[in-house]
Amino acid sequence: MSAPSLEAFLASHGRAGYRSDVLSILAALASAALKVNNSIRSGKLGTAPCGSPEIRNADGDIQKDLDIHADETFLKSLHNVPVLYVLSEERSAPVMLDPNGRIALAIDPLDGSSNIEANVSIGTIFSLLPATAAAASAPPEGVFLQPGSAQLAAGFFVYGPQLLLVLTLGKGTHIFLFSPQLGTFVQTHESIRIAERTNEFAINTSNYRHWDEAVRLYVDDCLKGEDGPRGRNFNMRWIASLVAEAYRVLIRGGVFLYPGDARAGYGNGRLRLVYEANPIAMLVEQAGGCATDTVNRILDITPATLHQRVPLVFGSAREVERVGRYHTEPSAIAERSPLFGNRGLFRA
Ligand SMILES: O=P(O)(O)OC[C@H]1O[C@](O)(COP(=O)(O)O)[C@@H](O)[C@@H]1O
Ligand SMILES: [Mg+2]
Ligand SMILES: [Mg+2]
Repeated sequence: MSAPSLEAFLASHGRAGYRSDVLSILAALASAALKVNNSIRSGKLGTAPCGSPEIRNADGDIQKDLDIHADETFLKSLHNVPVLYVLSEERSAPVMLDPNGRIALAIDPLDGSSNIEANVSIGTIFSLLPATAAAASAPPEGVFLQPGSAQLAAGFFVYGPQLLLVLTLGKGTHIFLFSPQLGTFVQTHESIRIAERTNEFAINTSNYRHWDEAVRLYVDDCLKGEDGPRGRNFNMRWIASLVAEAYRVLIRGGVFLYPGDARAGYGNGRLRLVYEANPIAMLVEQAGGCATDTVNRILDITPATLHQRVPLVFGSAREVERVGRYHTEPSAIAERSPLFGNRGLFRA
């Protein structure tokens, strides 16, 4: 039997009562992603900051042409689908689309902006939340300030060597590849599982001096390899593109960390809860992994503001739990010294 197309998959999956709405929204997102992918491939956009370097988004990041183009392309694609509000990284306030819509969409239209000119994989991350009928007359913030556990669906597109969609509707995490021959996305992986044990970690080590002690000790122990308390060697990756890192973790395991640090404005790291951490956390959990803010489950956090940042650790379940123990068992860490380098608590 040939692999199902995205449309066929959507027609038979998803939460009852929302299925046809989700199907039409995802079809619209897929067609917008194809347009953004074509713009990237044509090479005309994105190598320069948009206009002047002074143009920044709600979170203070410089907006590039491709950030704006992706934002506008996704927004335009949603005009005939049942989306009540859209919250975009590139806009400070949500935009109302269909007052009768029952779904709210949070989106990072272009993730990994710093990689555009380097021709490294970038992507689009999205989260679908249920919106009650009353939400249309209430302030738009409310619908986005639900914990990530309320998400109906979450996913991301990767604009890389392949155009991919990674998607969950709440039962497993599935991967679809765009087929130029068929003109649609075709399923390549069903209910992918993240490897439980990992020898690979991803963190921007240029921030080492800004991290708290728990994060430093965790990374130190990985770096000590087979001579250290972990008793085995670790590999390291940092692409600076969340979609590319998440895809790698889903495919071959590993752990990703963007913790809070001491730099001004980075107390909660760099990644945004509503349209980055929540969708990635749902995808990771649906693939058998874990996602935390170093200690607490991401999907349990109730956002306080639309663009709030959150420390993010996700990946192989045992490794994410281990990162948590470095934070919650400081007495064990305090007892450490070179003499205790191979103590049992952290070994494995
Ligand atoms: O440049 P840093 O500090 O390593 O941060 C990289 C992180 O920032 C991001 O680019 C933030 O996303 P945006 O590009 O959407 O702002 C992530 O994709 C990536 O994980
Ligand atoms: Mg992003
Ligand atoms: Mg972005």
